[in-house]
Amino acid sequence: MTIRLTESQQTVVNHDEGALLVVAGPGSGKTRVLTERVRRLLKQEGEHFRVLALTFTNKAANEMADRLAGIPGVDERAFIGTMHSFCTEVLANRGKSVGVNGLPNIFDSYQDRKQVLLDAVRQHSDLKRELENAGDSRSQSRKVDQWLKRIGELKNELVVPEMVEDERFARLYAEYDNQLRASNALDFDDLLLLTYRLFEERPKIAAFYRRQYRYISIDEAQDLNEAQYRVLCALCGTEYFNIMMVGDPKQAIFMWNGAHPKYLELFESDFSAKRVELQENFRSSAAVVAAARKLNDDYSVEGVLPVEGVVQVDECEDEEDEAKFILTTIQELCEHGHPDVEGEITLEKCAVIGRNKFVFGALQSAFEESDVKFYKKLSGTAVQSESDVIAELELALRLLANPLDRLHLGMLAKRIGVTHSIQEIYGNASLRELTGKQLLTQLKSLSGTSISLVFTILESLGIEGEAFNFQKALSRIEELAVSFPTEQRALVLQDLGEWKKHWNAYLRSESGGAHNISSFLSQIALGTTQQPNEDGVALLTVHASKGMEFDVVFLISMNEGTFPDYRAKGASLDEEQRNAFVAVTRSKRLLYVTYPNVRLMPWGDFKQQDRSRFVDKILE
Ligand SMILES: Nc1ncnc2c1ncn2[C@@H]1O[C@H](COP(=O)(O)OP(=O)(O)OP(=O)(O)O)[C@@H](O)[C@H]1O
Repeated sequence: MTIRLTESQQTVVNHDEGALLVVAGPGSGKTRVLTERVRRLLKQEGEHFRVLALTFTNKAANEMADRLAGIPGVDERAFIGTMHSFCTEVLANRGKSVGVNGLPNIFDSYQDRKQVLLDAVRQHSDLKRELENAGDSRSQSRKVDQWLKRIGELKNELVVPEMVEDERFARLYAEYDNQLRASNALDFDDLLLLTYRLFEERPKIAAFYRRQYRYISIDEAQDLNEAQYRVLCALCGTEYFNIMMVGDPKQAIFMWNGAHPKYLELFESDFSAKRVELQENFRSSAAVVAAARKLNDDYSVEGVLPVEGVVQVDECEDEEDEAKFILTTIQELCEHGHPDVEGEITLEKCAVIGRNKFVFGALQSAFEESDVKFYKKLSGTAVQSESDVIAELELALRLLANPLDRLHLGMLAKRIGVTHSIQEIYGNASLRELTGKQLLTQLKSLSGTSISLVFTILESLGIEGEAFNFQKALSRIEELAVSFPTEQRALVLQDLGEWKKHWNAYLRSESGGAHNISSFLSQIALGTTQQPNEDGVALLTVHASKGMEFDVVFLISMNEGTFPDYRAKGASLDEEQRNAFVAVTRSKRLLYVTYPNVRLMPWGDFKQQDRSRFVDKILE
């Protein structure tokens, strides 16, 4: 479908050299004009110029790449991806001076990082004592969570251990990094921190990338944090101004995580950027825009679609009643359509949005009972293997890719009953030369008579160096699974299905390149192998719904304590309201807001609930 751009949208698309800031509300076409500008530049600037387009999510990157497909050589001439993917590429190619040799091994799971921190604590008797003094195991676990959070915050503020005043914490932070490096690994925050250091300490490398990328653009820039902004500044140096940011401060929902919309303003002054505002909303019906305005007085819209749409609030007895309402409404809409929604209403046009991932239980059961297809995007990116066989295979793959990975070596050893210490497992091997295959052979020899299935699977692969055929391993597991007890078999097949999807997505995204374990695992960690489009109704947390749009949106569990979250106070309450604003503005035509009067708590009691203050606002 060709779209006629408005004059201000066209100004953005036609913008040539110099910094540009586009600040505009939801559905105003920010992502659209950004994509169109990239298209124009790639077409107009001929063969030579490359464009760096940074998106907030991989899904957004996939959508942009889809829209630009067809431009000759687009894959080589544009890097479209998240900031973390870009940093990974920079570090893989040029990261030697900051200690990164080749593709970084990323510890993306929270539990892994927590274990790394625990290992760090164990290295120092005073830290160990402090942790023990925190109280019972729950309190200790909470303490480690706090420490990990603080380390993440410091990294995001580009603060390295040497800059931390509190000596004890500086030691903990440094030891955490040491432990990560001992496993030859980085965490997500390191990707930014090290890229920043690289550009600052080796200006020639930053200059190289400036020459590579004649134009840079950043989507969802209201959610940049200090580290991300500084990476961009370090990349641009003092003379590069061909950078464009689009964002909406009204949709800033990651301030809890160190992001801040102030970087939009900072960018405007640091880069003397031209500012363009877009005033229309091309996405949402009049009713949805009116509801959004109730949640933000500053949201003014000059042009709204000539479609009335629906905003309906429904009080439900309990979560089961709420689930039933959503199910029957979706079924009716799919059967009869709606005058305000163009064409047939399919499940894919519907989304259910909740403040947190715990509100979907009753709905999931209702969908499953009625065979209504759905998919979930509730949090992080990594795959979560439920079955032992696949979990062990995943650990083994990590070791094949990175034999120095002490953390996952310890985990695999424990799972397969090897009681030797890590040092004993490594034995006298020269760590510099040790291959993953040698390490696994050593592990197998230590596992005695109880040889784990994972070795059978790996042997069937005959993994040697880069000759990596993951499909073969998956087929082998499928064969073996036939003899598993029913429940175990179900879990294994479910996991296999997930891994197959990731593998196929990896093959598609790296169609030209050599396939190896390291790059497969790093693509999984970066989330690039996530499915761009799935079938059925989307179940999303507000944060996962960012940038998306659906004809029909259900905003559920709108109770005090859930939305807004019970912990939110002061500035966090404002952020909760922006969350509600983002959720509402995902709807193109119909919005159903529901809340149960009673909720079943995890400990089995029913608890009376109050309606969310945001529902009151919408009804004002
Ligand atoms: N000039 C236009 N005419 C018709 N439709 C448009 C126009 N510009 C954008 N759109 C459509 O409006 C919808 C919203 O656009 P887009 O997703 O780019 O908005 P956005 O500003 O990035 O939104 P958000 O901030 O909520 O993510 C899309 O479906 C897009 O195709």
